[in-house]
Amino acid sequence: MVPSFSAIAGFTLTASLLISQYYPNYSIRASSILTFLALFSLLAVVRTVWTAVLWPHVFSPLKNLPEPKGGSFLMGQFPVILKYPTGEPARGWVDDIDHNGLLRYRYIFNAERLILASPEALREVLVTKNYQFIKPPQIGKSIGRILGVGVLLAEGDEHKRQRKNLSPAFAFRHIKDLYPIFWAKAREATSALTGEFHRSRTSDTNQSLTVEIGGWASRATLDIIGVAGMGKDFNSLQNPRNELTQAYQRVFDPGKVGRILQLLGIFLPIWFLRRIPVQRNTDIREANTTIKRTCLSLVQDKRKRLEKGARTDYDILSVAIESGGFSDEDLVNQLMTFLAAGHETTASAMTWTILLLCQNPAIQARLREEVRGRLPSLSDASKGITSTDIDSLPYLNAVCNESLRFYPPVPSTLRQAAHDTTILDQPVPRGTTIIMSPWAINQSKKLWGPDARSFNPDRWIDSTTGHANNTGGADSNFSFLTFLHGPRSCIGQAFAKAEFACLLAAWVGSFEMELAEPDREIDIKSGITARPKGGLLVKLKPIGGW
Ligand code: HEM
Repeated sequence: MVPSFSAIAGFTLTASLLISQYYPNYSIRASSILTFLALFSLLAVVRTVWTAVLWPHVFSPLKNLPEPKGGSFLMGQFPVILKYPTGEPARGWVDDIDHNGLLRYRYIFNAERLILASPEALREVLVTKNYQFIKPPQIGKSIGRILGVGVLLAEGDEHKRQRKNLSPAFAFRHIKDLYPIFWAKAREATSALTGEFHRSRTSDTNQSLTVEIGGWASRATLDIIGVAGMGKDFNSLQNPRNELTQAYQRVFDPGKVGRILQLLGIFLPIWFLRRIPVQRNTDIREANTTIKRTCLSLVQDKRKRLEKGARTDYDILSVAIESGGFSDEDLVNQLMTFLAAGHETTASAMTWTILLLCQNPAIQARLREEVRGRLPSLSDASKGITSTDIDSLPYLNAVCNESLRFYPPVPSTLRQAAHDTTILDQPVPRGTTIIMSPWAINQSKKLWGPDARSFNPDRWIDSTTGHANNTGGADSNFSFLTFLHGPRSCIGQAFAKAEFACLLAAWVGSFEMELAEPDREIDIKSGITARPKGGLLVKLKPIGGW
C-alpha cells in the first residue's frame, strides 16, 4: 500500500523536527523547514515515480488488460476523459476494443481504472462480490454534504441494515398506491404550464410557449418526492423561487470551479478544499444549511404527528421512523439522500425523453395517440388513474424504457476494491477504481445489436403479441444498467418508473412539443446526472380535446 501525500507530509514533518533537534549535522542549514521541504520533495518524487510510472507500466497485475490506444505516458487517457462528457469515452471503448469483460485505462498520473464491460463482470461486482467493492471514500466526503450520509453512502452491514429498514416503503404494493399522487402532480405541472401559455400569449399568432423543460421537470419531481416520500408539498411548481429548489439548482450545476475542485480532491485533503474562498464552496455550504433545515423540520413534524397517535403514513419517512432503526440525525441524512437521489435523476430522464420525442415526431405522435386513447382526461380532476391504467400502456412503457436505456440519467458510477480480490479471475489490487458505465453498457452494440445507438421504443414490444417485453431484446438483465443491479441497485426504481410514466403521459397528452432551437447541437453537461448543457428550450403547443 502506497502512503498518501498527507501521510508522507506527517512523517517528514516529524522526521525533520527530530533531525533538527537530535542530529542537527544532518539537517539542511540547521533549518527544520528546509529539512522538511527537502525530505518531503524526495519522498514525493519517489512516490510519484512508483505510482505513475513503475507500478502501471511494469508491476501492476492489470497492465496486460486491453486498454485504449494512444494514452499519454504519464497521464494515460486523462486528457480524453476531461474533454468529453462523463461516460462518453467508455461508450466507444467498450465496443471498439476487443476484451473479455474488463478494460483498463489510466487516469490522472496513470492511476489505474478498470471498466466493467460485460454482463458477467458486472454481475460479479454488483451481486456475487457486492460488498467487496465500496464507494470511493472521497465521494462521501465531497457530495455527502448534499446527498446526506444515508443508505446511498453506507457500506457493509450498516448498508444491509439501513436498506432492510427502508425497503418496505419501496415495495410495489406500496408504490402502486402512489400513482394517484404522481398523476395529481403531473396534472398540476400541466395546468401550471398551460397557465404560463395563456399569460405569455400576446396575440393569436403566438401559438406556442417556449420553456426550459429541465427546470420544470426538476420542480415537478422535487414536489413529487416531497408529497409521496415525505408527506410534504414543497410547492416548487407554484413557486419556482422556493429556497429548496434554488439550493438544488445551484449545487447540481458544479460549473468549471466545481470540476476543478473535484480534480484537486485527488491530491488535496477535502477539509482544505472546503476552506478555499470560492463561490462554489459558499453555494454548497448554504445549500447544505437549507436542505438540512428542511429535512430536520420534516422529521420533527412527522415525529409529533406519530406521537399524537395520527394514522401511520406509509411514506419513506414514516417507514423509517417506525422501523426504530434511525436516530433523528440519521433520519435527516436519509431524507437528504432521498431528496437528492430521488428528484434530479427522474428530472434528467424527463428532459432527455422530451428531447428524444422532439427529435422523433412520429414516436411522439404515436405515444400521444395511445395516451389520449387509453387514459382519462387530465381536465377531469374527478377521474384518477390506477397503477394498472399506466402499466398496461405498452407504448408508454416502451418509450420510458428505451429512453432510460438510451440516456441513463446516471451515465457512470464508481466503486473501489476494498481489498485484494479478483474479477473474472483477474487479480485486482486493493484500492483499484472500478468504473461502471450505464451509458456504455446500455448502448453497446455487442449487447444490443447493430441498432444499439438508435432510439427505438419498439424493441420493448413483442412484435407478435404487441405486448410489452421486459428485456428490450437483450440477452442479459445486466445489459440494462440504468438502475444498476443487486443489493445496491436503485431502491427507488419502481417509484421512479411510475412517476416518470405519469409525468410523461400527462405532458405528451397535453402538448405538442418541438425544439425551440432545432439546429443547436446538444452537448451533455457532466455531473452525477447528465443533462443537456445550457438547458433544453422546448416549444409547447397545448392541444385541447382530451
Ligand atoms: C430515473 C430515475 C432514477 C435513476 C436513473 C436512478 C439511478 C440510480 C443508480 C444508478 C443508483 C446506484 C448508484 C451507485 O450505487 O453508484 C441509485 C441508487 C439509489 N437511488 Fe436511484 N435512481 C432514480 C430514481 C430514484 C428515486 C426516485 C429514488 C427515491 C425515491 C432513488 C433513491 C436511490 C437510493 C436511496 C439509492 C441508493 C441505494 C443503495 O445504495 O442501497 N432513486 N439510483
